Amino acid sequence: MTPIRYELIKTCKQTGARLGILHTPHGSFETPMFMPVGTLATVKTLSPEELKEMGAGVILSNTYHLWLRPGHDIVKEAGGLHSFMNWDRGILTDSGGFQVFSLSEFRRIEEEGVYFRNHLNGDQLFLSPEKAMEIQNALGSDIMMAFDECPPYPATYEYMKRSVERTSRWAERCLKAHQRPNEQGLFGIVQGGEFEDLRKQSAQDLVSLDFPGYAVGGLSVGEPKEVMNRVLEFTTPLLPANKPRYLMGVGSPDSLIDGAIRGIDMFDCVLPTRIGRNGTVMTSEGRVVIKNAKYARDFTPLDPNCDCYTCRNYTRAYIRHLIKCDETFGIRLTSYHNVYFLIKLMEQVRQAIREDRLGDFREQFFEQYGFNKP
Ligand SMILES: CNc1nc2c(CC[C@H]3O[C@@H](OC)[C@@H]4OC(C)(C)O[C@@H]43)c3nc(N)[nH]c(=O)c3cc2[nH]1
Repeated sequence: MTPIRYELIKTCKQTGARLGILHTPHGSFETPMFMPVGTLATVKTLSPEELKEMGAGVILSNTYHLWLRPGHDIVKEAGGLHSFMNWDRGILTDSGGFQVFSLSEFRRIEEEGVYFRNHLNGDQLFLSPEKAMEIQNALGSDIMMAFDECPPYPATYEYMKRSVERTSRWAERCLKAHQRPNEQGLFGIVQGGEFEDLRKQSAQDLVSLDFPGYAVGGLSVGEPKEVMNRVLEFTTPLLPANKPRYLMGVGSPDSLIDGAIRGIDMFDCVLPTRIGRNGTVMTSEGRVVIKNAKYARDFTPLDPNCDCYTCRNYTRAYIRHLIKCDETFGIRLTSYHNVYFLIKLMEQVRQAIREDRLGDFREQFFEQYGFNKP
């Protein structure tokens, strides 16, 4: 019995977006959902209580980072990641594939796995499907990701074809190395870049292995949004309707809406806490860069249409002052608002799906936020 089950509630008549429930060993959560990123076992500056009060259901953490620091053996001794970080809802861990390709300059990809340098001290490291599974089993995440190669963008057809075939072989090795399939779900990651036939090959390879869920990888790596949307249009239909679909590393408000419209159920991205740390916030009327002098005497909330803790209690002038003075409380307030904003955006998306009007919602949101016309 797989511990991860997707329940399709309804499909939006206007767009084809899906309203669903993701059932995990640590609770059930509505989709489409945004998953805050907690790479080093914390969603930067926010407490588990704050994440719960916002409505976060599943958060992300990462094999590569936790393997290096503090070491997956220490997390295992703590009883796993849930007890180590005091989070009793869902946890998804990425397999480390992406970080190996994004963090370390030197790396050599072989059939058995990837040789690379520890980005902290330069030591030689080796990560393989089996090692990635050993680490994720130790972390005890509810959802583990298969060890894959996220190819650079752009990549040649030949390179992409070889990479897809190796990623499919690695996925099979991950399944074989899975120690607790009844307690932890394992998602396959579809690759293939912008090549429709390679996406089809990757999807078919993975679907034949019958994973409890699937991720669309290899996107949000610098390609234009039109390319991402086109790839989704011909990739999500290849995935089983009764399994969850996770678009990795996405993203900005417009990409979340456009991904949901194309059948995606789960999203993650570091954006809300990353831009929050330099004082940039997402609001219903577009981005606000709070350090701008025009906010020095602006005693209104970050977002007039937001009811979050930050917007109910503090003004732009005060938050600008804190950010300018490098006061830690400042980035807590901006990070809180940004994560809240994306979680609430997905609530609005789910409501629009319930009422078969996600297309109308997209128009109104894009207009108000200032995204260029579709
Ligand atoms: C930003 N764009 C983007 N991110 C991607 C990821 C990584 C997703 C993980 O990396 C971090 O986002 C940078 C997040 O914080 C942690 C916790 C590290 O996990 C998240 C991917 N991961 C794998 N395994 N395979 C992929 O094809 C892939 C594609 C991506 N595109």
